[in-house]
Amino acid sequence: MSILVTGGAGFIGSHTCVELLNAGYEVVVVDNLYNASEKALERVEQITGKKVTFYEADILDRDALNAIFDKEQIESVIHFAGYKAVGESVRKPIEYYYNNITGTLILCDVMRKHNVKNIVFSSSATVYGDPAFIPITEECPKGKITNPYGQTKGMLEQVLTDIFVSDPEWRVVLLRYFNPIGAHKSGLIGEDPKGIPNNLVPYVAQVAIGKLKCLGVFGNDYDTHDGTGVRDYIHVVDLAKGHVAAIQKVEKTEPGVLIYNLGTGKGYSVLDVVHAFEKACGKEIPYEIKPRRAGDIATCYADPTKAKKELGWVAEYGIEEMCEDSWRWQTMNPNGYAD
Ligand SMILES: NC(=O)c1ccc[n+]([C@@H]2O[C@H](COP(=O)([O-])OP(=O)(O)OC[C@H]3O[C@@H](n4cnc5c(N)ncnc54)[C@H](O)[C@@H]3O)[C@@H](O)[C@H]2O)c1
Ligand SMILES: O=c1ccn([C@@H]2O[C@H](COP(=O)(O)OP(=O)(O)O[C@H]3O[C@H](CO)[C@@H](O)[C@H](O)[C@H]3O)[C@@H](O)[C@H]2O)c(=O)[nH]1
Repeated sequence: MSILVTGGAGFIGSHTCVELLNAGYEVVVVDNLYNASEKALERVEQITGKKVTFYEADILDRDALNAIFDKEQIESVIHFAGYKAVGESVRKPIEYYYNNITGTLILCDVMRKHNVKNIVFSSSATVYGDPAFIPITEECPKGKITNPYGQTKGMLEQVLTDIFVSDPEWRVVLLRYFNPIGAHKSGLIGEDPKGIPNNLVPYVAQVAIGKLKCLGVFGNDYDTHDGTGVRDYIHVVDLAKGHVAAIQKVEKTEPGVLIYNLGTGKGYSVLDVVHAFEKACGKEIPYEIKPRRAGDIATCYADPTKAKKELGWVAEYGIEEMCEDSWRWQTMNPNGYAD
């Protein structure tokens, strides 16, 4: 039996494939390579010495999905495939709702048809909006979401919950990620953003390597220890291991909907991250203070106690290793997978 990983050639997906293979699972990947390269999967095989079965296919393509489920013995699905750029989603709501929502509905319909009823879904801390309390537990009420990308996460959590209500044989795990950064220790796989990065650490890494001149820090007047935004950065390898823990949970739990925060429980400001990255790369990162970015909040970090208690999972890596590993990936692959 195999685990089907949608979006498995992407940033978090490729790292999760490594950890699944290391844990002894057979892995089948479906990815349309919209935001990924097949090279990532070749490197997953290089790291693990194991094979990945890859289908270049779109989750919107029902016939392609049916053929894959007919052919492969799928036990559970880890569903990463989707669009994820917050700013772009404001400009392209139709594309975002169509790809993320319709894609997931087609996937779930094909799963149902093939009697595959275990799904681990990539959700996000964004569903908490401006959180009602910090650190954020899973009981924290969902908040006001300010962009279509985030809306798709909130809606899909509801869709998957409703699917379980309609058919109590489903096992649904909603994983709410905080801010994944870092890369595999080998430097062979990592985050490969298209164009100018939207996220902090890929931007800082490109400043450090000289591709970009100066980091814009979005606001220094937040109510935080240095005025810049505080987030819970989590090493992508820790996040990937959280998915293996979720799959192991699915194998032994009763049907139902389980929700877990995947974060470290520690908050770092933008300037904390800049300084940690400077230490990792041995260079100064020039930055200037810019106005606040629309939709940003001051502080967001997890209480990861539930994942520890129920999944036996805790994040192991600290901010130093996250920055060192991001930097190794950046220096070994200055142009990402295009090198
Ligand atoms: N990176 C983050 O900060 C973050 C935070 C919270 C949640 N997430 C969620 O985690 C998941 C993975 O994120 P990531 O950072 O690895 O992003 P990514 O873009 O690297 O990975 C997504 C993958 O899905 C593929 N894809 C997109 N639409 C598809 C479709 N219709 N059919 C088949 N494949 C498709 C892309 O080619 C890509 O490989 C996403 O759902 C994202 O929204 C990411
Ligand atoms: O050039 C930049 C980019 C970011 N920031 C700041 O850095 C922090 C982190 O920003 P970013 O890396 O863009 O992450 P978030 O806005 O926290 O959102 C990420 O983390 C969420 C989960 O918490 C996911 O849902 C989103 O998809 C993902 O982009 C924030 O305070 C930003 O204002 C800057 O100052 N300058």
